[in-house]
Amino acid sequence: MSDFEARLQEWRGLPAIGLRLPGGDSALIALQGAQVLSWVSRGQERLFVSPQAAHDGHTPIRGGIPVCFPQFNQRGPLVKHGFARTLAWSGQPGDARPAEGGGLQITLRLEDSEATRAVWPHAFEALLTVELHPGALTVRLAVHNRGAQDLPFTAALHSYLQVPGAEQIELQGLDGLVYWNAVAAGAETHPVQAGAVRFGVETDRVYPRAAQALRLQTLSSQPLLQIAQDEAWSETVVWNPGPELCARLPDMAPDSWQHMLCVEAAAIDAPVVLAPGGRWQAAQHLRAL
Ligand SMILES: O=P(O)(O)OC[C@H]1O[C@H](O)[C@H](O)[C@@H](O)[C@@H]1O
Repeated sequence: MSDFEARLQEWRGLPAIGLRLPGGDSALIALQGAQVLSWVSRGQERLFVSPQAAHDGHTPIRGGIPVCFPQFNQRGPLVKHGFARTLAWSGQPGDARPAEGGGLQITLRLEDSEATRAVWPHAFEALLTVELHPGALTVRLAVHNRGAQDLPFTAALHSYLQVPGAEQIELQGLDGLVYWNAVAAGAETHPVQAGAVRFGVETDRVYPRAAQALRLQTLSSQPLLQIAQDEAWSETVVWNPGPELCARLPDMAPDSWQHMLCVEAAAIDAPVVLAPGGRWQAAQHLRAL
């Protein structure tokens, strides 16, 4: 009998699928939004979920890995970050399959419905594949245009990484890149990143994808995570609300900003446009260090 396990679980009353490897690594994926809500590797939770996250089955869940699709943020007419994170995706534990290298993977699916066509007139299939490996997690979004017109979209895997203190960490690998500073408030809107990114105040930035993987570590150089993204994710968004914005977010605790950092694999500056029948896919790869 195998010790690989995929089973139906609950997360704060919502249906979710739990994956577990023989070595103990595990992941939990809510059907709402196909949102990964937990990734435990080497006995440690690697993702952040707010203690005040909504769990009513339709409000966005603050934490884990929200799938922003078919619109990132407010860059279009749809609800912020698109409808995918608020809808129920389909999938069941029996869909789990072995993945190369001793892993376990599962794919959840979202298709167009009357509700999606009412706000977005496209026939599509979106697939979210979660691959759990010893020490690593890969999350892949695939989109298929099943309609007769071009399908344009923007998207992101909005990963909330758990950190031991936002002011005690740094993100390496973005040095030298020109980024868009969304909270410039009088400062330069397109500065060049100098060295590692550090946190403590509201940080909301869009970087072009770095050629190499990013590395999250403590200021005393204790390694935490390696974060990589496929080329089709053309940007990386780095977000931490800092103390002031965090205090205004109803689904965060006042100190939540200390415990999380979003490093998001994104395709947002130029929309992806799929011709009829076209397919697109891209993954984010997280590795515990
Ligand atoms: O509060 P949400 O709708 O989940 O968005 C949370 C954040 O997502 C991204 O990181 C954006 O760059 C931020 O501007 C936004 O505040």
